[in-house]
This record gives sequence, structure tokens and C-alpha cells, in this order.
Amino acid sequence: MRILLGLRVDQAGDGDAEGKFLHCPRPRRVQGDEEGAGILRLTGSTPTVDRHLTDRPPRAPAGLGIAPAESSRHGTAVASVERLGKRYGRRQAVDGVSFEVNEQEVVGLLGPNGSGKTTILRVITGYLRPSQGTVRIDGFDVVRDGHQARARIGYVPENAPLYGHMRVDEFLHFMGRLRGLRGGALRRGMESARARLALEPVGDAVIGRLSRGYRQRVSIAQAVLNEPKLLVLDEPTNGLDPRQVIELRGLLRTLARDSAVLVTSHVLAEMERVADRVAILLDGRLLTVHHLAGAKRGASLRVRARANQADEVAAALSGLAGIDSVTREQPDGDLAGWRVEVSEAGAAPQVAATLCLAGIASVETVETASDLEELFLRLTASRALQ
Ligand SMILES: Nc1ncnc2c1ncn2[C@@H]1O[C@H](COP(=O)(O)OP(=O)(O)OP(=O)(O)O)[C@@H](O)[C@H]1O
Repeated sequence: MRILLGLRVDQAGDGDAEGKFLHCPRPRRVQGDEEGAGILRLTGSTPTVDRHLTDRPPRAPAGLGIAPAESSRHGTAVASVERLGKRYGRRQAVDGVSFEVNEQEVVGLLGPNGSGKTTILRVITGYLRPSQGTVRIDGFDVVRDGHQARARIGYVPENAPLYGHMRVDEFLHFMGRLRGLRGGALRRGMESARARLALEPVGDAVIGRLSRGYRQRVSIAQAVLNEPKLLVLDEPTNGLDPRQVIELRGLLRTLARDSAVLVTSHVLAEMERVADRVAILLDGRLLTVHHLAGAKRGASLRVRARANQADEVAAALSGLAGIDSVTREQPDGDLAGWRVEVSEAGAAPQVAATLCLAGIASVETVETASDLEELFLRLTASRALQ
């Protein structure tokens, strides 16, 4: 994958105490799939990469809340899907799918359109009955003990409907009562949901006037009112802008401390940053469950500058951490070129930003596809040929 990074300084200014943000506009796609846009934080004259953007959130050691993939693999299963099948008439939409979602874990459900993701979520959440197999939530069978199972699930459907005329607190109160919460339990549920989703400042706001990011938080808040063991989200990043996607990513990791999270998304890069494991589906069948190790691979950048700026480029590069090697390329007319290898893909935007600030006009990052993208493309290649 090759991405052209164009950088422009954009004074965010709205209450950010640390300084400005440098927004990378949505990168122009050169080849392969697109990557998300970027934000670089500027403190003084030194750009530092905002961790939320370039890295998956740091994994706390086991026992500190966010469990790493390897330890969560051995955690307690909150959701157990066993040989699940679902037929719509003669169409077998889901066929023999088995996976688990463990405590403190984010599991991503990935697959091309029509591969059965939404159907699986609907069976798990009790909206559809399975044709074959079983689903248990915290030990309760979704068919035999449907009420008990549903009481342990929070569901955020795609484009979740909200009552736009209601105020946030009013809506949460209403949804809590629909769920059967009353008195102290309702109060505690609302307090906890507002705190987990950082909704305290907008409790009195009319939902219809909130930004899409806030409305998304309100729909997640209604799903966690009953402090569910399992939180299920269908395509939660749809329609969000890059900043809202970044916020949602952090939110999901935080929510996973108290509720196991099962989430679908079409955006592989997003899944790679937020999920501990991904289950990849094709035509209703589970192809693999892939553990995301969190290890980042390197990337390289191609830097172009006027030949008379060569010393400036060399000086700027020599002061940067994370660079493995710098190789001078053949000049092209009066343009000099360098190939810069960085040890972690996340360092590439920082290098690009520094060179932009030093007056270098053109920086191109050349990244290889991520592990997950490669795996997904390989496993679903048969579909692409149809
Ligand atoms: N109510 C239904 N009746 C008949 N067929 C259905 C029904 N719902 C889904 N299907 C079919 O079942 C298959 C799986 O659909 P599903 O919506 O679960 O896939 P998906 O992976 O969520 O797709 P998308 O990413 O497009 O939402 C598709 O072939 C779809 O056409």
C-alpha cells in the first residue's frame, strides 16, 4: 500500500491545552486500500504523534484492566458461539460458526458484504433464533434462557435509532425503564453509563442537536445502562469523521474493561487497532480467528526536496528517533531524494511532519499492507474472483 501524506497546519484551538493539531487530510489513494487520516500533536516546535491515531492503544499488563490478546485467550468466555447455523428459507446464511468472546476482550467480526455478520449478531442478541447450534451468554442459552441471556447483553445496532427530540438524560431514563430498571438500579445505571461514555456535560442537550460522535455515544450509553457482560456493536464507525473514529476506538478499549466487546466493521485498519482477535467470515462460514499480536512493522518514506535543501533534510532527519536508515537516491533534475526506513509504521507520520515543518515540500510514505489486510485479502480472494 502506498500513501501520499499531505500535511496542513490546522489550528484546532478548541480547548486543547497542549497546543495545535496537525491534520493530515485524507490521504490520496495510490494503490491498494485506503488508510485513515491522521492527526499529529504539536507541543512547542516538536511534533509528536498522537498515540490514538497511529498505534493501537497501549496494552496494560494483565490484571490492569485491558487484557492483552494472549492472556484474554485464556480468560472466561462471556459469549460462546458453537456450530451456529442460520437459514433464511433455503439460504444457509450462517453455517457451523464457532468462536468465543472472553472477559475484557474486543473481538472483531470481519467479512465481505453478505458474509453473515449481522445475522450472527442478531442471533446472539436474541432477535433471531438459530437454525442450528447454540449461543450462550455468561452461561445462559439465548433460546432456552433468552430473558437471562438478553439481560446480560447491550446491543448497538447499525444506525441505531435515537429519539432526536429527547434530552440525553431523559432518553437514558426512558431506555432504562424499558429495560426494567427502577429506582436505585436505574440511577446507578444512568450514572455509570454517563461516566463511561463521558456524557455528563451534555445531559440536558437535545439529542437531535448533538454531533454524530455524541449521538453515537448516546446510543452506546443506552446499551450499557444494565452494565452488560457483553456489548455488541454493528458497524459503529459508519458515518463518523476521523476524529470521532479515534475517540470511539479509545472508548471501546475502555468499555472492554467492564464488558466483553463484539464489534463488526468494514474498516480493517480500524479492527487492527482496536481488537484483540478478529473472526473472519466468508459466505456464512468462519475462515479463521486471528490473534492480533499488536506488533507494528516498519515502513519506509520517500522524501523529495530541492537539492539546495539537502543539508536541512539531513539535519532534520538526524534529530529524529525511530529511523533505521537513510539512503540517498539518484537526483531527479534539481530534486534530491532519500529513502528513509522507520522501525515502526507509527513513526512515519512524525518523520513526515518534521520534514514538512523544515520546509520540505514532498514526503511520500510507502507502507506495505498490514498483517490483517494481507490475511483478509488472501482468505477472501475466492470472492474477489466471482
Ligand atoms: N431476512 C433475510 N431474509 C433472507 N435472506 C437474508 C435475510 N437477511 C440476510 N439475508 C441473507 O443472508 C446473508 C447474510 O446476510 P448478513 O446481513 O448477515 O451479512 P453481513 O455480513 O452482515 O452483510 P453486510 O456487511 O452487507 O451487512 C446474505 O446473503 C443476505 O442476503
